[in-house]
Amino acid sequence: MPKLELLPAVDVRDGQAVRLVHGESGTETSYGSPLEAALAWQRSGAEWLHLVDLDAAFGTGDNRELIAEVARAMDIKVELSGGIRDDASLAAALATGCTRVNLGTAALETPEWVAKVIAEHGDKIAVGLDVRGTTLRGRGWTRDGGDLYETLARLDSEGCARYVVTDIAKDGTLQGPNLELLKNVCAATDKPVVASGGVSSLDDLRALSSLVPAGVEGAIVGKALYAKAFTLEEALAAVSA
Ligand SMILES: O=C(O)c1ccccc1N[C@@H]1O[C@H](COP(=O)(O)O)[C@@H](O)[C@H]1O
Repeated sequence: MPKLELLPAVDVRDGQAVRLVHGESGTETSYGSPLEAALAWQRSGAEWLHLVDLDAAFGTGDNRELIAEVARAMDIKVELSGGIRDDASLAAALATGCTRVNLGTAALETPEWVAKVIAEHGDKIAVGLDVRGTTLRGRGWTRDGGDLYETLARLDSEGCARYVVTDIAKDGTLQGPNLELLKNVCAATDKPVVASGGVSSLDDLRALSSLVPAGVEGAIVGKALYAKAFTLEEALAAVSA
């Protein structure tokens, strides 16, 4: 059975690597240089980096040049997200050489464009399903954007290759992932799911590993690594066991 992929996160706000609580602007804890953080995860054995331009997601500017610098410095796979909502921002994201991009708001607000880029770029496109309960949230998670399962069915019918599912209520809280939500999403789609939000312990990673047969392909880990709840080396060992 394939092992759970781990994607350490580097979220960038105002040029700094930060973690938020519930994705709320103003709750930032800063962790310094995004490039240093990304290189540290790479040195620790990461195979993936989840790299987010939070300013672009919130609409408070962007960190596009810095994000491109980080993505280009990586020898590992990069999943890039935040503010990718039109042809220009998608082209800039793909030009960094990232492995795939993760679209959030666009999937809620410009579904025709998302269907078009899914058809053009295949598995280089993932869609982030960022939810409170079963209601999707866009624009920095500040606006409602429809029903999770209706949107999932639409995206499935358009050939979306992969979903990144975030329980906003768990994100940045170290309260454990929402396993029920992940099971329900996996039951509703045949496509792989990357879990995001709430990972707090190696046991959480083992619980997510138990969902690999159901369709959970990977897990984004943020706060737990920055707060040193465990090391990335320990996390990688836990999902290999
Ligand atoms: O990751 C976060 O903590 C986060 C918080 C608030 C908003 C967005 C966040 N993350 C990422 O942003 C993209 C969505 O960006 P957009 O809507 O496409 O502009 C989403 O995929 C999350 O990965």
